[in-house]
Parts: sequence; structure tokens; C-alpha cells
Amino acid sequence: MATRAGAGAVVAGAAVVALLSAALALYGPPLDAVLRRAFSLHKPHSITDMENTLQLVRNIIPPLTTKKHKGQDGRIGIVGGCQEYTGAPYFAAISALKVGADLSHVFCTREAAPVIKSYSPELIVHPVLDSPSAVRDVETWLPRLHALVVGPGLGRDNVLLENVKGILEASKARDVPIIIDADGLWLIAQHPALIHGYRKAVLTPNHGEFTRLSDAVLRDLVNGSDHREAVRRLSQALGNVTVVRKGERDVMSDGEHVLECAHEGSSRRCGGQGDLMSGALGVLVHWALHASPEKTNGSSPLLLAALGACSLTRQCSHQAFQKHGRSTTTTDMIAEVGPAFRRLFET
Ligand SMILES: NC(=O)C1=CN([C@@H]2O[C@H](COP(=O)(O)OP(=O)(O)OC[C@H]3O[C@@H](n4cnc5c(N)ncnc54)[C@H](O)[C@@H]3O)[C@@H](O)[C@H]2O)[C@@H](O)CC1
Ligand SMILES: Nc1ncnc2c1ncn2[C@@H]1O[C@H](COP(=O)(O)OP(=O)(O)OP(=O)(O)O)[C@@H](O)[C@H]1O
Ligand SMILES: [Mg+2]
Repeated sequence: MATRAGAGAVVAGAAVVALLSAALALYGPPLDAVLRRAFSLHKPHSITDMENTLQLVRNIIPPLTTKKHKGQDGRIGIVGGCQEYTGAPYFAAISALKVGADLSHVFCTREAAPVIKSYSPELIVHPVLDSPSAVRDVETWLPRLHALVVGPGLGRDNVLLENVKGILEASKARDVPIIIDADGLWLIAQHPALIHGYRKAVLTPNHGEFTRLSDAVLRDLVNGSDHREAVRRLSQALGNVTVVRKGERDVMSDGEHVLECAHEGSSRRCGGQGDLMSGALGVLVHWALHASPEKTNGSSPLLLAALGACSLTRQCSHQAFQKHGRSTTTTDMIAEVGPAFRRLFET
């Protein structure tokens, strides 16, 4: 049998191709052309490889059965939401539900709470983040959460950031998977030790956030055009936390393996798409970590989850853009989560 690392490398390389094969089935352009455009690969992979690896992402998705109780498919927490930003935590939280989580909690400031509640009756909203007891208040909920998404709409207020430091420490102590995005990454750029070496963390920087993190963490510069190496180096420097750099291609690494996703999305760059991605990732990380090792077949569960979330977000973008063109907004993309999920993972 192949070693875990060896199997992971093969699977990881094939995984990117595999997901694209789903798109091939949908849109039908010539196979080689689509693969070249979508993923850069070091060596060709067979269709069988692709199908096998697509199956790995599909494998982590829990079956819908009549035997479960509410909560089993995911209880996700979002830490964010302040005076300026109420949309971002909403986008992340509702996306988690639309992907398939059962419960979505938002931990935000007191004044953001009624606003976020008014967007959706489906979210559970805790107005605790600016309270002196914020860390204890969130800690009470941690045993009931499967993953925490920290940062969408958090803002950069020092009191809130101090509270988030405590929430991160409490989450690590309980082994809760953590996705860090947006202003959560601002905090990590200032205090990388907060997340260093925590193997259940995924960071999801956009272009600017990646630059800030690299400047803070990497001593010597990496060739700016080599995104794969830059992401791998950042992950390594952070003690192998998984890093997903969003962009024209999404590049993700656990410091060892590197995946790329260039699944067709759209040219629309409205705000909130990253929030959708981080919420979706919260659920997929929970599912991936709970999948049995035979299901992930030696690949990193976090990388499989990241690849799933990136592909799904881009598929939502693609479908929404086909309907709405330049007027596409993140709300239109969220309406596509169900159909996009089915097309990618359930066909
Ligand atoms: N509807 C909402 O509530 C949204 C809130 N968001 C939140 O907004 C917060 C900030 O995240 P962003 O990703 O927008 O980060 P930034 O506020 O750093 O960047 C926003 C935009 O301004 C540009 N920019 C930044 N500094 C600049 C400068 N000095 N001169 C010129 N341009 C500059 C950036 O390139 C980017 O296009 C986060 O909490 C995030 O989650 C976003 O997620 C978007 C949606
Ligand atoms: N140039 C691009 N071409 C295609 N897709 C892109 C491009 N840039 C980003 N994306 C996709 O858009 C999604 C969000 O990435 P983006 O870099 O906009 O995040 P963000 O800035 O954090 O978003 P947010 O506004 O939610 O904070 C990701 O799924 C990414 O794959
Ligand atoms: Mg963002």
C-alpha cells in the first residue's frame, strides 16, 4: 500500500482534475482544453483517476437519511459582525446552512445582532462579541459547535480583536476546527503564534490578505509569480496550517501538497464571495474530518474540503453570472448553492 504522504500527493493532484471532470460533463468542451485551462498538473492523469478522486470529495458528504437528528450534519459558528459589517457574517452563516449544515450561529457585537437577525430567521445570533464576558460566552457554545469561521465582518476594533484572541485559544484547547478569513487574518498577521502549528486550521486569504500574511511571517521573499510555492511556504512557516489563497486560481496547501482550483467561475468580483466560501468551508471541514479514513483514502481532509468549497463557490458564481451578468451579487450566488452543489457533487 502507498504511504499516506505518497497516496496524498497522488490523490491531491488528481483531485483537482477530478472536480473538473464534473464540469466537463456539464459543459462538454474538449477534455484536454478544459483540463489545461482549469488545473496545472505536473503529469497527465487518466479519466479513471479523475473519477476516483472526485469520489473522494463526494465521499465526505454525509448521506441524507431518516435516521439522524438535528445537528448531526453540522453546527457551525461564525465569529464576526460589527457596526460596519453585517453582510459578511450573514453570507457566511447562510451559506453554511445552504450547503447542508443544520444550525448556524453568529457571534457578533450587540448592535450588529438585530440587523443580522432581520436578514434571516434561520440564523441563531448571539450579541456577545463586544461584551466583557465575550470569551466565556462563546466558550459555553464551543462544545456544541463542529467548526468556527472567524473573521467575516469582524472589523479591526482592538477590543473585539482581543476577545477573538481568547476565543481562538479556547477553540484550540477544545480541538474545534477553525477557518480564519477576512479581519481574522488581520489578527493572525499581527500574532501568527495564535494559529501556528494548529493542524485543524484553514486560512482563506484574498490577494491583499495573503500579501500581508507573507510579509509578516516569511523572512525572505518568494518569487511573486510562483503562487504554488508561495502558498506552500506560507503554510510551512505557519506550522503546516492549511492555506487557501483565493484568486484567478485558488491555490491551497498544507505545506506539503499543493492543489489548484481554476474551476470556471465568472469575472464578477462583487464583495461577499469570499464570505460564501468561508461559510461553505466550515461545513465541508466538519464533514471531511468526520469522514472515515477509507473515504479520504490518505488525502488531507482539509485540502479536500478546501477544494470542495473553492469549486462550489466558483460554480455558484458561474451559474449566477449566466442569469444576472454584471448585476450579479453574492445574494444571487447564494441562491445557486443548492443547484451548484447538486451539479458538482451529486450528479
Ligand atoms: N457586505 C459586507 O458586509 C461585506 C463585508 N466585508 C468585510 O469587510 C471587511 C474588510 O475586508 P475587505 O476584504 O473588504 O478588505 P479591505 O477593507 O482591506 O479591502 C477592501 C477593498 O479596498 C481596497 N483597499 C484596501 N486598502 C486600500 C488602500 N489603502 N487604498 C486603496 N484601496 C484599498 C482593497 O484592495 C479592496 O479592494 C472584512 O470584515 C470583510 O469580511 C467583505 O467580506 C465584503 C462584504
Ligand atoms: N480573478 C478571479 N477569477 C475567478 N475567480 C476569482 C478571481 N478572484 C477571486 N475569485 C473567486 O472569488 C471567490 C472570492 O475570492 P475573493 O478574492 O473575491 O475573496 P474576498 O476578497 O475575501 O471576498 P469578500 O468580498 O467576501 O471578502 C473565490 O471563490 C475565488 O475563487
Ligand atoms: Mg474576504
